[in-house]
Amino acid sequence: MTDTAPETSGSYRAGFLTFVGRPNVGKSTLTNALVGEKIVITSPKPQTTRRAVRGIVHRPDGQLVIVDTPGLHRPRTLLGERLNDVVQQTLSDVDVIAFCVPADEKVGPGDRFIVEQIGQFPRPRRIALVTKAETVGRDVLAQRLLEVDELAEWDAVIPVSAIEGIQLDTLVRELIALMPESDPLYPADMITEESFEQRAAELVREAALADAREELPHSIAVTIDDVVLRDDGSTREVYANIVVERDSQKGIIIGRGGERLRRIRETAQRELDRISEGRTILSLHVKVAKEWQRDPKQLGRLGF
Ligand SMILES: Nc1nc2c(ncn2[C@@H]2O[C@H](COP(=O)(O)OP(=O)(O)OP(=O)(O)O)[C@@H](O)[C@H]2O)c(=O)[nH]1
Repeated sequence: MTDTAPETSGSYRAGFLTFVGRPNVGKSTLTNALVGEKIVITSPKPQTTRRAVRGIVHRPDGQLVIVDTPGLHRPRTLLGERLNDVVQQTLSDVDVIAFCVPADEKVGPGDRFIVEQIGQFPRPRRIALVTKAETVGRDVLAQRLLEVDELAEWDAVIPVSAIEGIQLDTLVRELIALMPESDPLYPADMITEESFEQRAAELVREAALADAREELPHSIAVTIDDVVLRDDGSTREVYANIVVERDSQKGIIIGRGGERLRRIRETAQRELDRISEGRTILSLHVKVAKEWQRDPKQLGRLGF
């Protein structure tokens, strides 16, 4: 043996994983809880997630790269089709698929549809998670675990709560154990591949969604025109657009006397301050891009 022999990585494991499940089962919340910072926006309104965002979880013995997918559903618009393409691509690439079912809802046809879909990708290992575990009693949880167990062959079935932080360490341990032996895939201080601009746009979209009425969520996109660093070297001015599909929606977003827009701005500003090192000053502008979800050119411009 010589002094220059490379240190063996021992049992260090690293790989990619994705959470799948019906809309609103808590996939994004779980991603953020595991990464320890808001990487993916969440919302009580279904189908909030639009892009494959990576969050990276670091442990001494391994690394998990989480790819957040938009969810499997039958496409009704061009946006829907593009989102499904992202999902298909993701599912064939990852090392582990973690299928999620919420503890507070019975397993149903929507879950079976997704299990069938992931069955078409034989390469990844598969585990099942019962999310929002803290919302039900022991009996219901046990029942749910049984229902999930019967759906397919899983490497593990684990109840978790992202909000209460229940079983998250167990989950990370199980996931790392399923990953291939590998050197780290990302530097130790990196928790996402998203740029500041991308994260800023998502935080504005989250704030707008939180305040939107039922008919609006799918019509909202956010773009960033510019981020300007002031001479003080620490204050950033962020110029963002909230893009909607119709003039009437523009009115809704702005609200009476600009009140709703002001609220959106304040909420997004608070979140931006949390992810920035210095101060940020957010300017919001509302724009109409007619029927952007069906228009290939507009979709391209909005980054889909
Ligand atoms: N009580 C409870 N609620 C949770 C938990 N995890 C997520 N939620 C809530 O469930 C809702 C949906 O969470 P998301 O993380 O956005 O769900 P998602 O599966 O990513 O949703 P899509 O983006 O629509 O696919 C939000 O209101 C969360 O606060 C949990 O552990 N406990």
